[in-house]
Parts: sequence; C-alpha cells; structure tokens
Amino acid sequence: MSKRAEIARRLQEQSCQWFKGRVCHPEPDAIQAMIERLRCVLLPNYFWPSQGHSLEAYMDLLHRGMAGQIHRAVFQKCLDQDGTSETRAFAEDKADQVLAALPQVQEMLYEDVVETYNSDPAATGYDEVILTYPGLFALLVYRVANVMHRLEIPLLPRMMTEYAHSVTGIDIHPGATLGRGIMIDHGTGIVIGETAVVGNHVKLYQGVTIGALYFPRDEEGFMVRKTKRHPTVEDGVVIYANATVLGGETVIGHHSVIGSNAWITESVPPYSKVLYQTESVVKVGASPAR
Ligand SMILES: CC(=O)SCCNC(=O)CCNC(=O)[C@H](O)C(C)(C)COP(=O)(O)OP(=O)(O)OC[C@H]1O[C@@H](n2cnc3c(N)ncnc32)[C@H](O)[C@@H]1OP(=O)(O)O
Repeated sequence: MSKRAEIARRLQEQSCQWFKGRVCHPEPDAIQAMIERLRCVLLPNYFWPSQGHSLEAYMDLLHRGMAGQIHRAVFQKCLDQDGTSETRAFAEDKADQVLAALPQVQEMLYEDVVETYNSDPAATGYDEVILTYPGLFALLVYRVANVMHRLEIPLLPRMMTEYAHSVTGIDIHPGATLGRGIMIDHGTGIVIGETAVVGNHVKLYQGVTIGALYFPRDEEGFMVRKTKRHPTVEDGVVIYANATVLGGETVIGHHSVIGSNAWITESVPPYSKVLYQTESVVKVGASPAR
C-alpha cells in the first residue's frame, strides 16, 4: 500500500471509530438551494425562480427538496433510495407544515423590513433593505429555521442558520426566540444564543453578543444542556455596537438603551441607559473555573 493510501485508510479508520458510520446527513448544497428558493417565494417581487419556473412550480420544487433534507435529518437516509412509505410521508408532512407557516414568516419579514427602514437614516427605501441588508437575509433564514426547530426537526435548522452565518457574519441560533419588527443594522459579528428571548421592535448593531455567561457541568463533568443560559431582551430595546449581554437570568428591561461596548451580566430595569464602564475592574487571583 502506498504512503498516501495508508494515510487515507488511517483517516477513515479513525473517523469510523470516533463518529457514526456513513449516514445520509442533510447536504450543504441542497440547503443553499432550498434557502434560495425560500427567498424567492417569500420575496417574490425581488427574487425570481431560476430557469423560468413559475412560483407554483418553485413551491413544488421547494417542498420536494425540503422533504428530502428533512428525511435525511430525521432518518439519516436518502429519500429517493432508502425511504419507506412511512418515513417519506413523515418528511413530506413536516415540509407541508413548514410551507404552511410561510405566510406568517412573510408577515414577520415585512415587519422587519419596515422597522429597519424606519430606524436607519441610511436606508433609502424598502428595496434597499431587502436587496442589501445582511440582517434581513439572516432573519429570513432564522425565521424559517425556527419554524423547523419548533417542529423538532433536528440538525437541518442549525445547518441553515450556519449557512446564513457564513454569508452574513450573523449567528442566530434557530432555537432563539425573536419577536416581531427586529432591526439588525450592519450585523457582522452578532451572536444570539439558543435560549435567548428577544422581544418586539428590538434593534441590534454589529458585534452584539446575547450569550451565556458560563457553561455549567453536572456532577459527572458533562455539560448541562437545554437550561436557559442566554438573556431576555424586552420590547423596544436598542443594543449598540459590540455590546455584550450575558446570562440566562439577565433581563434587559423594555425600552432600555445599551451603549456600545457595554458589558452586562445583571438585569437592568425598563428605560435604563447603560454606558460603557470606563473604570475597568481587573480581578487578579484564583477563581474556580467555570
Ligand atoms: C454606521 C453606524 O453608525 S452603526 C452605529 C454605530 N454606533 C453605535 O453603535 C454607538 C451608539 N451610541 C452609543 O452607544 C451611546 O453610548 C449612547 C447613544 C447609548 C449614549 O450616548 P450619549 O447620549 O452621548 O450618552 P450621554 O450623553 O449620557 O453620555 C455621557 C458621557 O458618556 C460618554 N459615552 C456615552 N456612551 C459611551 C460609550 N458607549 N462608550 C464610551 N463613552 C460613552 C459620552 O461621550 C459622554 O461623555 P462626556 O460626558 O465626557 O461628554
């Protein structure tokens, strides 16, 4: 066996030892195509189906592609070759449920567009928001992925929002709860964690983190999952550039303004204005790792 063949064999062996055997996962290229189709059907005045398809035909293609990816995510099998009639029906039903939610998703996107236009003096109209704002694309993908997450479809929603993250620099976990009329301006570097709750008419600027303060482990040393680790941001809050808001018990009271670069790990009451602390406190000494 040649040296290169030996390396390839070793890599495959190690991978099989550490991870599951070869399975049908959702496919990145198909997810990207699905997101493009979603954008066409949700914003049909702005994005057109390729190859002269009608919107109705595109909905059929979208349904078929989505069912295929859901089938892979849930059963780790390919719809065409390995699907039984039950698993196919399950995946197609889930895809039907996602498509049925699209009119509500579209309403929410409309409110995001309006909020963004009304909040940014640089925006010349809805067209500019829809065609150029990365925040709107990230919200479009998040809002559909969140529907899938609530339908308990594994993996696929996370792969969708990670695609949007790779394109926009905006990382919104599909499990996060975002209200209506969200404005994301510029957006690069925004991170919104899995259990964050963000109210209506919240504005977020580049570099904002709505994240966990630390990551607790159980007595056996395993990560504690699914607890509320990320903050709640109430209605009408503005969080300016590079502010960091952390902790599952932290609540930013409604209509508060969080200044750029602020570091917040405790709740603030409604209508607060929190500015960056210039007198930084540096603690030196042993502290328990967490
Ligand atoms: C392309 C784009 O424009 S994207 C948007 C980028 N811009 C931002 O994200 C920043 C937005 N602005 C902020 O974050 C501000 O902190 C605000 C709007 C929340 C508050 O600002 P102000 O209304 O000026 O607050 P206020 O009048 O109470 O300021 C008090 C003092 O703190 C200073 N200050 C205010 N905010 C900050 C801050 N985030 N960091 C450091 N110092 C600050 C002010 O300069 C002022 O100093 P002074 O007394 O020496 O003059």
